[in-house]
Amino acid sequence: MPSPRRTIEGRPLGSSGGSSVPGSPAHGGGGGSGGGRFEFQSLLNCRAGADPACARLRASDSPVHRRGSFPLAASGPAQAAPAPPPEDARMNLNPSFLGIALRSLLAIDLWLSKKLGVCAGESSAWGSVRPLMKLLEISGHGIPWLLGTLYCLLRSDSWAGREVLMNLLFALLLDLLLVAVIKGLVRRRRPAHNQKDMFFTLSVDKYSFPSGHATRAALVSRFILNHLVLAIPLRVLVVLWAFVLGLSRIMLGRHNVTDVAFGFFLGYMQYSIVDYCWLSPHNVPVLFVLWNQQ
Ligand SMILES: CC(C)=CCC/C(C)=C/CC/C(C)=C/COP(=O)(O)O
Repeated sequence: MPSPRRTIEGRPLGSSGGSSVPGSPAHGGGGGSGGGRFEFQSLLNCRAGADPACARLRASDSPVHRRGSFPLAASGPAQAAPAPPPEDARMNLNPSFLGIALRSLLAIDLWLSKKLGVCAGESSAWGSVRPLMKLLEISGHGIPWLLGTLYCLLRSDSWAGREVLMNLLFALLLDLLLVAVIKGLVRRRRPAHNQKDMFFTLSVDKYSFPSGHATRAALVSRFILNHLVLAIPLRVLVVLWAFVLGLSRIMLGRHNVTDVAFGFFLGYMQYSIVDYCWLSPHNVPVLFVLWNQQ
């Protein structure tokens, strides 16, 4: 009779079930429905050294394994019942509330992202609107924004305009840097249903967290709303563009929902950094003096 402490979702920890496969939610591969249950079962069925995928899961994903040993998973049915673990080890067998909450969020994220990925391929439910989504993708790409800002900066004939454009350039470069660093650190794979047909990417862009398009959309739209005098309908359009661009990343299957949500948050915060470090002839005169000498 297994102890209730040693069961998750009513299953004894040593019982058999599905195995962990690449592309499953346990591997961040966009598996979809029932992700949380799948991950737990994968954890339970991992035996020491049996499967490298399981080993990775144990090392990185399981709060249980991260903190200590998992004696039940290694013991076979032929062995005698193990001695009760010491008190602190017994506590380690219980996944923390935070661990369960994060896993549940991850499972919902993967499930929802797959459901919303309706333009992920030509044969998808909304495959016919894929060209429109790709047009949106270009509208938030780093290259047109960088080149466009540089061009306007060189053509600008007012100091006020140059100051704003110089700061927009700084904001875009800061965004590229921060997104590249976080993508490189987190290394979350893009959803399995994503088609690898993106226009001009950097090496870190094989990772999906956070969405660079979402950070740029939030950053640029906040920048525009704060530094351009626009009529209300245009202001609404700017916010709509940012929102639809973020949504299109999920519909195209490029990102999970959390990649875009965090991207919006990061882009919003990046604007605060840019605003705080605002470049002007007062705090970085050298930039503007150099310009004056040209
Ligand atoms: C100056 C310089 C290094 C320019 C690089 C611009 C560039 C290639 C940006 C990448 C933009 C991009 C494809 C981001 C990925 O966006 P996600 O929304 O898919 O994360």
